[in-house]
Amino acid sequence: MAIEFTKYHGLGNDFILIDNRSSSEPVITPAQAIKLCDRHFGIGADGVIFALPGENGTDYTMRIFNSDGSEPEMCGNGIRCLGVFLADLEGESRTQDLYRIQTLAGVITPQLMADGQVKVDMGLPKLLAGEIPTTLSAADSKVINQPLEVAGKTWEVTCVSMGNPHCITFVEDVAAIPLESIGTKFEHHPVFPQRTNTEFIEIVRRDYLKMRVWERGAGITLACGTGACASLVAGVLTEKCDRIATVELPGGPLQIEWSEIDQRVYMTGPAERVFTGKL
Ligand SMILES: N[C@H](CCC[C@H](N)C(=O)O)C(=O)O
Repeated sequence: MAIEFTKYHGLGNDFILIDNRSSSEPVITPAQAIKLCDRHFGIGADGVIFALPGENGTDYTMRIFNSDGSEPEMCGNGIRCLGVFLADLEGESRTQDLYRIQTLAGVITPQLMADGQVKVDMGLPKLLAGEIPTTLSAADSKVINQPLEVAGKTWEVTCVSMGNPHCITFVEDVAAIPLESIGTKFEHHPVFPQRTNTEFIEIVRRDYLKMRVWERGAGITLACGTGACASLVAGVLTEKCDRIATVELPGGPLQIEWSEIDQRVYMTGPAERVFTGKL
């Protein structure tokens, strides 16, 4: 059976999107996703995202396979791409700009803005060690500026979950971090039973952060939406940044806010369609 796909990216974090509205199970297996994400023998992507029928009153359900075949709970750049993909699929029959999407991290709502960007309510960050999950601190305590030994160095890390786990560390110069060699050591560190995404943050100003990321199940990517949200939250927890800031990623900027009113995190950024193909 020929399967159509459309390639999208959010600041260079790129995905194969599949219209999976006809069944409740992904039409591509994790093993097939690994092959399709390969940048030489396949289409090339950081992951595969499925638009499935909604559940519990949501419009649609999103599932995602990382390029290593693992299934994360959420994906920030990916859900912006899904929002644009759904609008493209619905075409003339589209009646809404805001979609309620069921994910493994709860209901997440991307909203298509008039300027073409997508604003997403990313929900409440989870701050307790048991929720990240990590064994770095007691399960019912926060993980703020904790020492972590990686690659022969002691790093100060702050952990935040956006449904998926993030380990954030603040550095003087993100460009100097040897991401290729140490990223995987953070990802597979024994204190992270579900592995972790790792963000290295340089505070340029209290409302401007520079970020590089090693993603769980994907390695170095040009952007990470959940990571940018987690990093802003970590910056506030460590009193290094404001609650509204621009996070500059190698692929471009995201606007992030950790609302003082409802404690939810809001992310605004682009999502671009690249091409459609057939498997
Ligand atoms: N690799 C991530 C999922 C994708 C997250 C990232 N692409 C984003 O934009 O949030 C994980 O396993 O948690």
